[in-house]
Amino acid sequence: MKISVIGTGYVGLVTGTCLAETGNEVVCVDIDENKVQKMRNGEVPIYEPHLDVLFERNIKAGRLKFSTSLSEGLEHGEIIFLALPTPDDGDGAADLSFVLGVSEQIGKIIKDYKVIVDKSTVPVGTAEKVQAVIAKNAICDFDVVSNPEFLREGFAVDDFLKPERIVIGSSSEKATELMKKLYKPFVRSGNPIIIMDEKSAELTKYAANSFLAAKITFMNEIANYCEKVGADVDKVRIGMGTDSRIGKRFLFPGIGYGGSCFPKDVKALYNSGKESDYNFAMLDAVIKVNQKQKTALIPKIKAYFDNDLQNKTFAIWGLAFKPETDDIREAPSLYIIDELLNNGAKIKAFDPEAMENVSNKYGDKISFSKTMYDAITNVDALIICTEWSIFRTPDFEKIRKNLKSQVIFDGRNLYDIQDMEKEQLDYISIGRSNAFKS
Ligand SMILES: NC(=O)c1ccc[n+]([C@@H]2O[C@H](COP(=O)([O-])OP(=O)(O)OC[C@H]3O[C@@H](n4cnc5c(N)ncnc54)[C@H](O)[C@@H]3O)[C@@H](O)[C@H]2O)c1
Ligand SMILES: O=c1ccn([C@@H]2O[C@H](COP(=O)(O)OP(=O)(O)O[C@H]3O[C@H](CO)[C@@H](O)[C@H](O)[C@H]3O)[C@@H](O)[C@H]2O)c(=O)[nH]1
Repeated sequence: MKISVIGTGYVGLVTGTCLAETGNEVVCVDIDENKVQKMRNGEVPIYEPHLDVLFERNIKAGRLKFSTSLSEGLEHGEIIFLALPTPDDGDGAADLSFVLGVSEQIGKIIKDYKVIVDKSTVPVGTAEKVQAVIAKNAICDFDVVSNPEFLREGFAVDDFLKPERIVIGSSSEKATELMKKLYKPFVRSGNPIIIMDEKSAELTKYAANSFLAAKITFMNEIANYCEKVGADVDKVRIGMGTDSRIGKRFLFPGIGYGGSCFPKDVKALYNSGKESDYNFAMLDAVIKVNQKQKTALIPKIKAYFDNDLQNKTFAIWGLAFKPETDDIREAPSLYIIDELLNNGAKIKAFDPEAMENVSNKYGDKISFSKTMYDAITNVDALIICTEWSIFRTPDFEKIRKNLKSQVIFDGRNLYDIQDMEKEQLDYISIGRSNAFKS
């Protein structure tokens, strides 16, 4: 089939590449000329494991092409995916200007039947809006379908190729049949393609993300309470998670959820509720608790250093909002960096993939190290913000020799308390009675 993808970010590029992998002819359109030039030169503009192999293979096979021209994309594809940004508009609502702006253009350009598929995360009722905006100018038939994306960064290729489910919101039989045909190769294991109306599909995405964000937030509150009463959240987590009704996943406490999705999506659903005169009281609490959780390590750091961080230097391991990505959108590390800088501290940071993005934001306000061990030379203490695998079994002797104060502040609970006692390091993490004083 001939497919076009408008917007070639984390979702658009993975969608385009994976659809080319199953034999479709794909044109990816992006407004960013630099990015398109890079991709034409064979360069993947983001870090996403396993994407490079598929990307290269499908470009070579001539099935994956890139363009800056929306007209070219619209002429090529029978199915047109919109994978455009829907960021926070500043007041917590989803900014639909990218989606509706491109839809307006689509109405003016298309000359024959197209299925316009909204893959961006959008509030209930957006498909109707897209339909109306295109219809204002369209001279041909078209259908609008809602097809929310559930991939996770870091696992995006795998999630796209082997989805647990595909949700399609459509009231057109013709469009539904085309979508089912397109996705058939991805559900051979028997996972379902779930067909529903557009509004329910749009809400499914927000409901799933908000539920997961709430699950994490609940555990963060349990962790904070554990610290008050001397319980160990990791033991509580395992005790709870073995109940199959609760499940083991997404129960890891830490310094809050970040990324390009949960923070903005929970806010957008809360905001949509308000517009319909519904108060999502629970989501309001999730947003507030998470905001505070991002800097949960700061009071612990201040307490350890008797409230004086002036001219102290901290190593930070991990900057990305989670491992296996270079994405720093709403990363807890950024909130911690801001707090440390505001308190007069200095920072030496290391991340396997996200240093360039952080450097673009902070310039020379913080320094970056080539390796995790370079980052700990001549610093007062170590802070861990992201659970990259390479941080899981470090050389503790090196850490002990380098840190001026023998302390690790761990926002991701990577190490066992007893091991840290053996290593004679003070270890301050989340939700564990752990302030072992060496
Ligand atoms: N990142 C994820 O893991 C993820 C997962 C599921 C759903 N989503 C949703 O998918 C949507 C896209 O997210 P993303 O993370 O891929 O965004 P992104 O910011 O990585 O990419 C968006 C791309 O769209 C391009 N763009 C902007 N305006 C354009 C225009 N007028 N024409 C063509 N291209 C244009 C940008 O240059 C950018 O390359 C959002 O609604 C997001 O909530 C994201
Ligand atoms: O037990 C956990 C699990 C996750 N997190 C944090 O939660 C955030 C989000 O993690 P994750 O869901 O793995 O990453 P995303 O790539 O943001 O994926 C989410 O957001 C996407 C965009 O909407 C959806 O498509 C995915 O299904 C959804 O998992 C990160 O900051 C994690 O550190 C925790 O703190 N504890």
